[in-house]
Amino acid sequence: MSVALCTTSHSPLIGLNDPDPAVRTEVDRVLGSARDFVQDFDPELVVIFGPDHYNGFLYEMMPSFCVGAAATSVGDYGLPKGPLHVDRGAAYDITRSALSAGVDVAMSEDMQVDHGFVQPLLFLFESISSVPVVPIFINCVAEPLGPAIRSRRLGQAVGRAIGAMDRRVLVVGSGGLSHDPPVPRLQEAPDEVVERLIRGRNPSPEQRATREGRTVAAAAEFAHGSQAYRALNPEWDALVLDSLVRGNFGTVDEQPNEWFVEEGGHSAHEVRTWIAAYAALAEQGPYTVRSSFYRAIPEWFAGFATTTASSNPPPTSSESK
Ligand SMILES: O=C(O)/C=C/c1cccc(O)c1O
Ligand SMILES: [Fe+2]
Repeated sequence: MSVALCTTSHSPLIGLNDPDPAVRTEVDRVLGSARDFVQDFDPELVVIFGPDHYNGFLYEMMPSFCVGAAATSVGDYGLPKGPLHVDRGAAYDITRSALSAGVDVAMSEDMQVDHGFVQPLLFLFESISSVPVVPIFINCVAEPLGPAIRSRRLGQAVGRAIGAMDRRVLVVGSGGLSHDPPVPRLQEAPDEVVERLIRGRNPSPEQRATREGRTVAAAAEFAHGSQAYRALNPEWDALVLDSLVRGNFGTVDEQPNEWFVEEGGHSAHEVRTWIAAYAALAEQGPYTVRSSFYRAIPEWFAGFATTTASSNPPPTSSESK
């Protein structure tokens, strides 16, 4: 068993509302280094914790967590559509491990995923089907949400399952950090949006284009200083990054849900995917963060961060004496 980690923000605005070319080049370089790190590690399985944005998980049936035993990308924001290469046996092993640890995960034999899963796969691999994966959905938008510490418990249970596998496993966390793009909220939405949040699976191409066009326009306004959206919060992002890379989970995941929203905006709950990924790595023992990047990028509506880490090698016999 050997475990490595990559956590990264995602943003469907990448390529659709880019910042200054120097910033884009910098992020491309960081993601290129993360890809090199992953290539060196050569994972045999990728366990990816990701959110959804009312594409695959709607209020018709909203679990807190769901393990995919088969999964398909919906192809939002022009991203590739089609099946992921899911390792079904590993998905069942992980589900059993989580359930016996008392973490009530749902499971799906037909999971639909959006940019929250697809983008990190494309950052790190040739295509969405290049590597065997187990996608694990964490609800980060559809209120009411459970406490953030449940994501740590999920990550620990997943960590135990992958620790028992005789394979090189990469864990990925996708989302965050501070950001508040215009993802609708059921309690505040007009009737037609409520209907979409409950039963709006598989929109027509026109419906999808309208919705995505609105987000691109909103990101352009935000980047030009519109006060209609909550500001990014680099100080909070630094605190979250520092806590997770040091393994001080409680500083973040023992906070009330309101704290995430007040400090980082509604979509800051996406750091739950990072909590789960770091908890899965921490379950293997001490780890070392290999790289950490952060930049607030309003054009992408994101406090954008990427980290890589891996378990420390076991001490040699002379070191352990
Ligand atoms: O359009 C959506 O549903 C979400 C867009 C978005 C924008 C910026 C950062 C993110 O994490 C997003 O999911
Ligand atoms: Fe997101």
